[in-house]
Amino acid sequence: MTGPTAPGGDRLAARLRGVGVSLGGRPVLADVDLDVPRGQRLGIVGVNGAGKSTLLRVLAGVLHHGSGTAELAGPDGRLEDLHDVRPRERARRVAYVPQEEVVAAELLVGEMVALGRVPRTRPWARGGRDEREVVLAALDAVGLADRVDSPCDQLSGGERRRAVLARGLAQQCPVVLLDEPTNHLDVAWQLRLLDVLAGQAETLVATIHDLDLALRYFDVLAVVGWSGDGAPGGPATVVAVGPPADVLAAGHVARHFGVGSVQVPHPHLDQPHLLIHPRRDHP
Ligand SMILES: Nc1ncnc2c1ncn2[C@@H]1O[C@H](COP(=O)(O)OP(=O)(O)OP(=O)(O)O)[C@@H](O)[C@H]1O
Repeated sequence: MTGPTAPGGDRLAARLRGVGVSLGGRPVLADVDLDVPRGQRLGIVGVNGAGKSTLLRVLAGVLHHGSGTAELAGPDGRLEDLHDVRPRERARRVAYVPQEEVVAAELLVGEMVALGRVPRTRPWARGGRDEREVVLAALDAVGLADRVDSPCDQLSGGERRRAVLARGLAQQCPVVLLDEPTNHLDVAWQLRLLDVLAGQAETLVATIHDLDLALRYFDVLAVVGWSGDGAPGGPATVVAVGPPADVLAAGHVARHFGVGSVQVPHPHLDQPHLLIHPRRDHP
């Protein structure tokens, strides 16, 4: 780990090179290089406001970058410019679930999840048996199959989050981009959902704040932040990419997140954990 590009990336689901983004006239991201390895789980970490959601929106094609190139792999594995891919085709390749979303209260849960099928069905051919099966399977994966006929406004915050994630699963795309998928979820669902997502998406890219979960659930982590001492200043970029245990080494966590940390083995399970504590030089 050190460079901005993941190793061994000849089979890529997506690739960013020299990407810069300005929002509201202010440069937010600059010189972003990132490989999204096909078939892997890539976690994006960084402090509030670093630009993680912005990066995900560029990958999803919902935000136009101002400079650089953003490419997406086609069914034959060839990378092509993200914006040369027609939106309907892009929505068959990439499912994107934003961080917060206002769900139309008047929709039933099943109807909302079925919106994920729109890129895959012909106009006037919606609502068939196949669609219902996919919708029910997606809802089952997030533990909400019994709520398929409930109005969306009768779901709790965490249930609504799981339903929106089910819509992303129902899209059945090879690449799934999730902004803070564990937001609003209780601890059991945080663990279960990441397992479900890891099992269903060929390539998963997710932003996440919980560094302990990030350590355990992803194959590769990318840090969005600032180089040097890590202090915010100017546009952010991808400052590190690599195996989670390397990216979350104590020195990197201190620099990029301003906290102390230690990786310890779980006493009963074969997995590491990240313990976070205040930095001693930052009382
Ligand atoms: N529409 C906008 N107009 C202007 N600035 C924006 C806009 N949206 C986001 N920003 C700014 O862009 C920067 C990156 O925002 P972004 O939401 O990508 O960060 P983030 O890393 O996902 O943060 P968080 O962890 O808080 O979700 C922030 O400084 C934010 O204030």
